[in-house]
This record gives sequence, C-alpha cells and structure tokens, in this order.
Amino acid sequence: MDWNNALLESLIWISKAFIISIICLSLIVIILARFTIWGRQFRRLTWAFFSPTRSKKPLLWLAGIVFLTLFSVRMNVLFSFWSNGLYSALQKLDAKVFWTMVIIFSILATVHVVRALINFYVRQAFLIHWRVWLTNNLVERWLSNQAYHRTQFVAQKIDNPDQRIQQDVEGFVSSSLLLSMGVLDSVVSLFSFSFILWGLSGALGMFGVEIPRAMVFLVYIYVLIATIFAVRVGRPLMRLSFMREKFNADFRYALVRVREYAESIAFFRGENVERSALASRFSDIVGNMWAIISRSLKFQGLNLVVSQIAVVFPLIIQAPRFFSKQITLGDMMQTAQAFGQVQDSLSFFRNAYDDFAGYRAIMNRLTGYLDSIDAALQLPGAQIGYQQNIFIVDGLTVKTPDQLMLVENLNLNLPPMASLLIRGRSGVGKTTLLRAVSGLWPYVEGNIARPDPQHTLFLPQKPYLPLGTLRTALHYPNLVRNDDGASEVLRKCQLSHLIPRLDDDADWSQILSLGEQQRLAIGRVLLSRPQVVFLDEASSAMDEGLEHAMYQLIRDTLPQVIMVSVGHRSSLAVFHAQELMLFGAGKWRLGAMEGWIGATEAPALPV
Ligand SMILES: Nc1ncnc2c1ncn2[C@@H]1O[C@H](COP(=O)(O)OP(=O)(O)OP(=O)(O)O)[C@@H](O)[C@H]1O
Repeated sequence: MDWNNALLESLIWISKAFIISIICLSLIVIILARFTIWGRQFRRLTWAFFSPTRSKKPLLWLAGIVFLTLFSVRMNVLFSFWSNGLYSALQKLDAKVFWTMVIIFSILATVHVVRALINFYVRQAFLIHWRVWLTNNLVERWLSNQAYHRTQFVAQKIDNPDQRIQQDVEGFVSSSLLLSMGVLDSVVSLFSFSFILWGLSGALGMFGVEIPRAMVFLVYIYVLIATIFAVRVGRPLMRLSFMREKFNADFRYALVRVREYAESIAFFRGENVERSALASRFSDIVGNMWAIISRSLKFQGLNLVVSQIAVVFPLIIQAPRFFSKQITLGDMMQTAQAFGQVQDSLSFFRNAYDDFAGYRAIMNRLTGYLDSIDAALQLPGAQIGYQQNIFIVDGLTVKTPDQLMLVENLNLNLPPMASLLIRGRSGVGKTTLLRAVSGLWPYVEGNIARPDPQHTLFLPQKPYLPLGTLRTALHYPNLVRNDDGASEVLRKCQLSHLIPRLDDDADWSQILSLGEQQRLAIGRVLLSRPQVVFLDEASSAMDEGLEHAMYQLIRDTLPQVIMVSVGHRSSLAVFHAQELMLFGAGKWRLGAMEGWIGATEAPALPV
C-alpha cells in the first residue's frame, strides 16, 4: 500500500463503488419487488415514502447512508493494510516505519471516529423520518372510513392493531435499514477482502492436487457448507418469532383490559377468572420461549463452532509459507484478518437469518393489517346521502352478520322538530338500526338521507370520554373553542360542581358516575347544536326527574332538532311524537305516540 496516494485512491474507490452500488441496489430492489412475496409486501408498505414525486429527501438520505457504508468498508481495507505494515515493521525491528505507522493510525482513527458519528446521526435521522411517515400513513388508514370499527366484521380479523402501529412499524423501518445496509456492507467487503486474500494466498497441495490461491476457495466452501446447515437448523425460527409477537401482544391486551374494567372485575370478584385467563396467555408466551431457546441453542451452537474454527483455520493454512519465509508476519496477520472479514461477510447472510425471520414476520403482520383494512372498506353499507334538516329512511333492511332479519323494508320521514322513540325487547335490533343509520353496520340495504356528520350526533348509553381535560370531553368530537360557554352548559346539565375542574386533566370515565357522564353527553348536544340527534338509552342511568329535565333542556335549547331515541321507559313517551316498535324477524310498526306533550306545536305526522 502506497500511503502517499491513499487519500486519492480511496476517493476514486469510493466513487466507483458508490455508482456501482446504487445501480445494483436499484436493480435488486426492483427485481425483489416484482418477483418475491416479501419484496411486494415491502413495496406495498412503503414505496410511496421513497417516491421522488412526493419528496426527494428520502432517496438523498439513503444515498448518503450508502456512501457512508462504503466509506466504512474502505476504512476496514486501509486498517488491514496498516496492520500488515505494522507487523512487518515489528518483525524487521524497523523503528522508523513503526513510528510512521503510528502517525498513519492516528489519521485513520480520526477519520474513522468522525465517520462513525456522522453515520450514526444520518441513520437515526433517516429512521425517524421513515417511521413518522409510515406511522402517520397507517394511523390515517386505520381512522379513515371507520376502518377501526369495520375491521371487526371481516374474515381476516387483525389482532392487536395498536401493536402493529407502534412496535411493528419501528421494527420494520430499523430492520429494513439494518438488513439492506448489512447486505451492501457484506457484499462490498466480500469483494474487497477476497481480492486482498487472493494476493496473499498461495497454492496448496491436497490429495496430490495443487490448488492455486487455495485460501480464497477454502473460505467460500467453508461458509457455504456452514450456511446450508444453518438454514436447515434456523428455518423454524421464523414461525416461532411470528408467534412470539402475537402471544406477547395478546397477553398485554389481557392486562390492559383488567385495568380498563378494574371496577367491574372488582365488584364481581372476578380475579380467579382473570388470573386463569392471564396465566393461560402467559403460558403461551413461555411455551414459545422454550421452543425458541431450544431452536436457538442448536442455531447458535452451530454459529459459534463455525466462527471459532475460522480463527485458526487461515493461520494453519498459511503457517508453512510463513515458516519457509515466503510471507512476512504482516502478511500472515493480514491473511487472518482478511479471512475473518470474508468469513464475516459471507456469514452475515447466515447470521441474519434470525433477523430476517423476524423481519418477515413483521411484514406479514403489517400487510395483514392493510389486508384487513382493505377488506373492511369493501364491505357494503347503506347508501347515505347528506341532506340538511331532514332524516329519511327508504326501504331499509337490517340484518345480523348471520343474516338474521332485524328490520325489513323500513320507511321513515322526519322533518325538523320531529321526534321518534324506538322501542322493542332487548336484542331486537334497536342499536343495530342506529348503527345502520350512522353507516357503521355493513349488513344493510336501502337508502338513508340525513344531515352530514358535523350536524348529526349519536349518543350511546355509555358515552366515550377521551383522555384529557373535562373541557375536551365536553366538546368531543369537536375541538375545544375559545369562549366556549362550557361552564354555562355544565350548569344547565346540573353539573355545576364540575365547573371548577373543567381544565383538570384526568381519566374522567373512571371518575364520573354513569349518570354524570350521560349528562355530560347531553352537554355535547347543547354545544354542538346538531340538526339530528340519536339517543340510544342515553339517559338510562338518570332518575326519571333528571331524564325529564335533560330532554326538556334539549327541546328548549334546540327546538328545531330532529330527535330519535331508543329507550325502554314509558316516561320518555311525552317527548316523542311518534313511536317505532320493533318486533323481531324484520317486523315493525310506526305510529303516533300517545301522551306526547308537544302535540299542539308539533308538525303534522308524516304518513
Ligand atoms: N357485532 C355483532 N356480531 C354479531 N351479532 C351482533 C353484533 N352486534 C349485534 N349483534 C346481534 O344483533 C342483534 C341486535 O342487537 P342490538 O344491540 O341492536 O339489540 P338492541 O335491541 O339494541 O338490544 P338492547 O335493548 O339490549 O340494547 C342481537 O341479537 C345481537 O346479538
């Protein structure tokens, strides 16, 4: 090695390697994305991130990472020649060359440290950008068109979507980078160090045959045999690592549910059932861990044996040439090092088998998640047209997922100020009818016209309270406005005691009683002023006096609102002009409500 020209030579080497690498990498990615399942999965998940029409930055970052990876290979090559020079100087007891080598080392080491730090920063920054994009993309798909709700109806249900969005995305981006750059590093190192090894190795006589440059062939044969064994031993790890993720997520979900339903479980003293459910899920994890350990023992055992043999193997082969003074100590040490590098590079593919197994499992989980969302979006639903200040149902038929008829050919026409109470025995389909109207239920035929989602409010029996302040919960699903009148609304809903706590951040669904939560939901009606409101037993936890006051409050504040309620109590009758009775098996009856107090000022009943 001519150290005077090392800088120029290295720059030329890196430039050439960079151009060749970029061309080869692009071709390989295109071929994989076309012809392999996981290549297609990769494309489906993240092609758009790299599209230059969206942004040129990701490809530029990636090019920077390729450059730094090649830079690191070049540094290894330089270090290898440096060690040859050093050992040769020691062997010759040449102090002058030794001190020159020390100076060269300090330059190489400085460049190496700076490169390593820049490399770390660039890789991490790239991973963050990639993860942000992918997470936003998956969250958006999950929340669009109510996919998060509709996926429960598709055949390929997804377990633990939360884990897929949080953990699998992170694993996917970091493994993609680690594996792809690992491949590049290994292939380029393989070429560089095979070349060095070629220069250092001599002929070897075996079984009477003289093999020239034997060392190079031997290292390849050695690793090839080791790889064949490793693939056989390691294959089951792929399925096991998929199951590990699934079992862990299932266990975590069960734990989260105990926290979520803490009070109900505590009232029932349900600890025994919970304990056995948790133990059963945890035993799946443990069983899987043992299976992984037993497989890994064989796998790692093989890897350890292979890498230990590789330490002495090149020394044994070169020893006769060293002792017959054909090569220097420096050559001997560089051979060992180059052999190690070639062996490491080739072994990358073998050792990465485990990582690749995990990577494929992650891709299966992420694309399974997309499959489920796509299938959910294909599900049918009622035809909903948005029209202001009206609620019309035309020939609506609602069934259960098992095709049992709940409501058949229903027709309704409710103008402003109209009010309808839906009644029927438990399980007859009242809530499902409202789901159909909201567009959530796929097993529906017919047409619906109603105001758009901004002017339509559905209040379930148990209101959903988001994390955050009480003010946020009161405005949900709208964002908090300034000067919002929240205190006034709380007062009207007989929740004055909560006014001082409006901006307290707490888990309000655990603090407020169900009746208070239901009144908070009535507060939402007052704040968001919808044109139509659907109340599904939304006052069931209030006493009759409070319920009466709340219905009166809605009517007084929003005289024009179309009100559709589901309820069992006869006391609700006075607020509703019409009654829809569901009888099951699709049968229903629509008629005027007896005892309705607003009869005089109500509009004429639609026929
Ligand atoms: N996701 C689902 N998958 C399968 N069946 C369902 C699903 N949701 C509801 N059902 C079934 O549809 C039928 C109607 O349920 P729905 O909740 O609409 O009844 P409901 O009249 O509102 O009852 P309640 O008065 O008890 O609230 C029930 O038999 C129920 O078991």
